[in-house]
Order: sequence, then structure tokens, then C-alpha cells
Amino acid sequence: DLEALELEGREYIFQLDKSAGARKNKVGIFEWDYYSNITKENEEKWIQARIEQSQQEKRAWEETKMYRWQDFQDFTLRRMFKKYSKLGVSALPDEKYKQLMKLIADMESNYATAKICEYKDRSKCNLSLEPEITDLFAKSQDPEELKHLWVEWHKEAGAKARNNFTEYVGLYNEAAKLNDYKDVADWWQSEYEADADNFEQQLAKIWEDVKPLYQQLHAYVRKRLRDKYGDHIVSARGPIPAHLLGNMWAQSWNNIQSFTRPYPDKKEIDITQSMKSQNYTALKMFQMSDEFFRSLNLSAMPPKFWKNSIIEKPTDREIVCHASAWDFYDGEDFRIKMCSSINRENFKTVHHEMGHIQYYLLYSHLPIVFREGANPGFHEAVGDTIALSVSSPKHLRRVGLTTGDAEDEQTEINQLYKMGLDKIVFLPFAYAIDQFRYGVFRGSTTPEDYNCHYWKLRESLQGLEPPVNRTEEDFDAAAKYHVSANVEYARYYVSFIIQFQFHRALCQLAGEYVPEDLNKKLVDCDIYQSIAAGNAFANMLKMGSSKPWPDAMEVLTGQRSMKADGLLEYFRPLYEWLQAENQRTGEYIGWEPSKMQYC
Ligand SMILES: C=C(C[SeH])C(=O)N1CCC[C@H]1C(=O)O
Ligand SMILES: [Zn+2]
Repeated sequence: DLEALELEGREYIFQLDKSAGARKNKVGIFEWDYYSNITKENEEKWIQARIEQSQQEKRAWEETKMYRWQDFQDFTLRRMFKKYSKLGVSALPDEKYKQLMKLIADMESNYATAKICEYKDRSKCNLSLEPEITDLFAKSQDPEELKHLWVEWHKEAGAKARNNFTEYVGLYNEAAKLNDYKDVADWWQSEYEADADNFEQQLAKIWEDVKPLYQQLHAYVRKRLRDKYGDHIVSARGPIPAHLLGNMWAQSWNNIQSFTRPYPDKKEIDITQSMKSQNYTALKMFQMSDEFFRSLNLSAMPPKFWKNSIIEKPTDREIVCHASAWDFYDGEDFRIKMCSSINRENFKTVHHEMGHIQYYLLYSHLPIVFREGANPGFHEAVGDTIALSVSSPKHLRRVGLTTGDAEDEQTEINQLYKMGLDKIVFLPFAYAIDQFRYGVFRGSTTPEDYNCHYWKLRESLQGLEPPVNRTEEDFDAAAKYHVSANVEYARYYVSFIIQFQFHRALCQLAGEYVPEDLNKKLVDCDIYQSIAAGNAFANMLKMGSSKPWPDAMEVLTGQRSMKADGLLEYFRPLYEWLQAENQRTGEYIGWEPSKMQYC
């Protein structure tokens, strides 16, 4: 009878889940060994481990198919079976599976080991992305030097990945179809459990809500860059050249804050200087982040974390420097790998990565199959939500990273501007990255027009143009880690929206934010040491992916959908200031078509 069958199904699926955990632990160790020591030998060992895992998963999948789990009474049991009913890339035949793993590993190692030559001394050709190129790009105010770094990096890390990427798309789409998805775009979007093309409609609606604010910020920044570099480099009504924004991908413009902020005579609030003068180390950054989470009654990092993590770039080998947080699915082994530099940006990244570890810890009691974010955006939002409190002037004063004067109107605008250069600017970038790849996976973007379509999106969404003309010899999308490393990107777009919904709810719970109370403003909220906020955050995070993400979001915020209202409320004073300022200077809002050639 059904009762007995369901009981048998329960026995089976929990047994399968346990063995899945052991497999993920084993492959994770090989993957860590490869990412933290890039050698041919380690790549082969990792791929071999992945092949064994995929063969075991295939056998398990055949068994799972025998159960009529759709008729089971228990919701959790049905949800576990549903997740295990998708085999994933292991559905590919062994040879194709191996080829796909190799393509991804080769793109990833090309990106991780790419080197370029200096602008000034062309004989010095050992610049890596982290820390050298990133630091130069953050500090240089020489358009020619920035152009050189931009062009060389996009050649080494982007163009060189074009052929591997093209083959990867074909194989990855084959895997999608074997999992009953139309293509990889359909597969990636299924992670958000939205019906039909609803997820893309949600993304479009968010952009519609945020675009006016972005256009005001874009217009203001373009004017300040024109003031600095002249109108022969920055036009009055065109897109902004992408190499002048302090970041290789123009995804965050924080590094140009110092010479573009609204009130330059107000004290600089860039904590990089104070971190350096206070002899901050990578370890201190991690300890401070750990302490913040503990102040909320969240979990402390376990002993293995401090023992096994890599928080500084090794000098004796090549590693994947792009920051990452790892769950080894055994309830004790959690790690971060990061090539830390001592600066504001990395301090934020430390909190971002520690947020991943907090989530791993809080759901480590769940079955393996539920040890993931409620949706991928949730995982990216945990650390950033905490970092919104850490980056408040109130908190920075608390920890001695800024001194003195309480908030006056102008300082508050400077603060919101600094936050906006991170959070508002990022949205059209993230939207462009996966709009581009959705088109590639669907076939509406073919290899012949990869770069043309990429720059059409960059221009229409971000209002940027390439510093030099582009052709289809180039492949600029792969100059971004996540495109070379096969990491989906809409998760960050979602994260940068929901983190403000989380932040607002936490701030109210902490008594730090009271709507309409000028002494309890959202921009000044710091939930540090609030047990009430921490407990509410934990109640959502400990659910992992055991329930659809609207249920998780509702637990903390009372809302069941992602909406831009949190972000827009946070930035409202800046939006008003920007509108008035652009009116005052008569700045053209938006951008006319670029004169650069890229199609
Ligand atoms: C820090 C990570 C590792 Se999940 C990252 O890739 N982030 C964090 C913010 C956006 C995105 C990026 O760097 O492009
Ligand atoms: Zn992340």
C-alpha cells in the first residue's frame, strides 16, 4: 500500500542523501586541491574524481526513478525526491562529461594564471589580476595607462577563452536537454522556482524600478569624469568609456569616489587608509567579521575553518585567486580561499565570504540536498546584508575606522553616494552578464556576434562603451571571472535587491530603523550586537532550500517577492539630491549611441 511504499521511499532517499554527501566531500577535497594549486596533475585528479562521482550519481538516479514519489504525502520527502530526480551534468555520456569538465578547468586556469605587461615598463610582464592589476586599476588616473591595462587584460583573459567557451556552450546545452530543460538558460532559471519565463519578468521589473535612479547617478558621474578628464575623453551625452571607473569590469565605481563625491570638502570616508595605518592584516579582517556575526548570536567559525582556509595569496604556486567559500558537507570542514589585500573592497569581500560560511553552518543539520541557498541570490546576500551595517558611519566609528563628526546632511549624501557606487552601479552590470549568456545558451547570440551582443547590452544597460573599438577576435565577456568559470550571475542581481529587503527588516528588529524617525534612518542602521536581528536572520537561513524561497523570505521580511522597494527607500535622499544636482548643471540624463565600433 502507499503508506509502506512511502516509508520505503523515505529509507531510500535518506540513504541516498548520506552517500551523496560523502561523494561531494570527496570531490570537494580534489577541487580544493586543484583551485589552491593549479597544476596539470591536480586538474586530472579533480576531473577523475568528478567522473567517478558522475557514474555513481547516474546509478543512483536510475534507482530514484523507480519510486512514485509524486504521490507521496510528505512535502519534504517529495521535495527531496524532486531535487534528486534532476541528474545534472552527470547526464552526459562519460566522454562528453570529461570534455566539458576539461573545458571549464582550462578556461578557469587561463583566467587564474593570465599575466600582462606594465604600461610604463613594457619589459615587466608579470602582472596578475590580484593584486597587481586590480590595485593599478583602482589607483591610476591616467586614461592611457587604464586603457592599456584594460585592453591587455581583455586580450589575455577574454579573447583566449573564446574557442573553449564556444565548445562549452554546446556541451552544456546538451546536458540541459538531457535534464529536460530547453537550454542552460532555462536550467539556470529553474533554480529560482519561478513559473515559466516569470523569473526574467521579475528581473525586468526590478530594472524598470531602478533604472531612473541609475540614470541619474550615471549622468552625475559622467559630468564629474568630464570635469576631470576633459570632453575629448568623456562626452556630454554619450556612454562613459568603461576604463575610467576604477574597476576592470565597471561593476563597482567605488574607486573613483574620492574625486567625484558630492561634497569634496567633507572628510574622506575611505577606510583603506585607516586600515593600513592601523596595521590591519588579512587575519584581523576575518576575525572582525567573525566577531560581528557572533555579536548577533550567530555561529562562530569552527576550528577547521581557521586551520584549512587560505586567506592570503601563496607565493610558491598558482591558485584561483577569485574569492570563494567552501562547504565540505561533513558538518565541520568549511573554508574560504581568498587572496586578501588590505583595503575597503576586500574588507567587504571578507564579510561576503563569511556570510556564505554562516549559511553553510546554519543549515548544516539539514539533508545534503537542502544545504543550499533558498535560491542562489540568498547565498550571495547574507554577507552583503551584514556588510551594509559594517559600512555605516556609525559602525566604522564604533570600530575606530573613521573618527569624529556625527552625520550632517552633506556627509550623509557623500555616504549614500559611496554606497550607490557599489550597489546601484552593480545592477545593470549583473543584468547584462546573464542577459548575454541567456542569449548565448538560447542560440540568439552566435559565436559570430558574441562581442557585438555583449557590448550592445553593456551600452544599453550600463551606458558604457569600450575604450577602443572591438571585433569578433575579442571575447570581452570571458574577461569576467564568472563567464570563464561557469558561475551563474543573476544570483548577484537578485542578491543586490533582496539584501536591502533583509537589511530593512533586520534594522527594524534591532530598533535601528523607524520609518519617518529622523534619528533612526536606514542609512545609519548598524545591527551590531542585536540578538533579536540575529535570531530572525538565523530563522530564515537555517531553512536552506527545504522550502520555496518566498517562504524563507517571508520569515524575515513578511514579503514573499523580491522588490526594489528596500533599495529605493535606502537611496531616496541620494536620488533626490542627484535629480536636483543634474537639474542645476543641466546634465543630459541617459546616453546617446556610442561612436565606438564593436559590431
Ligand atoms: C565575492 C565573490 C565570490 Se561568490 C563574487 O564573485 N562576487 C561578489 C559580488 C559580485 C561578485 C563579483 O565579484 O563579481
Ligand atoms: Zn558569493
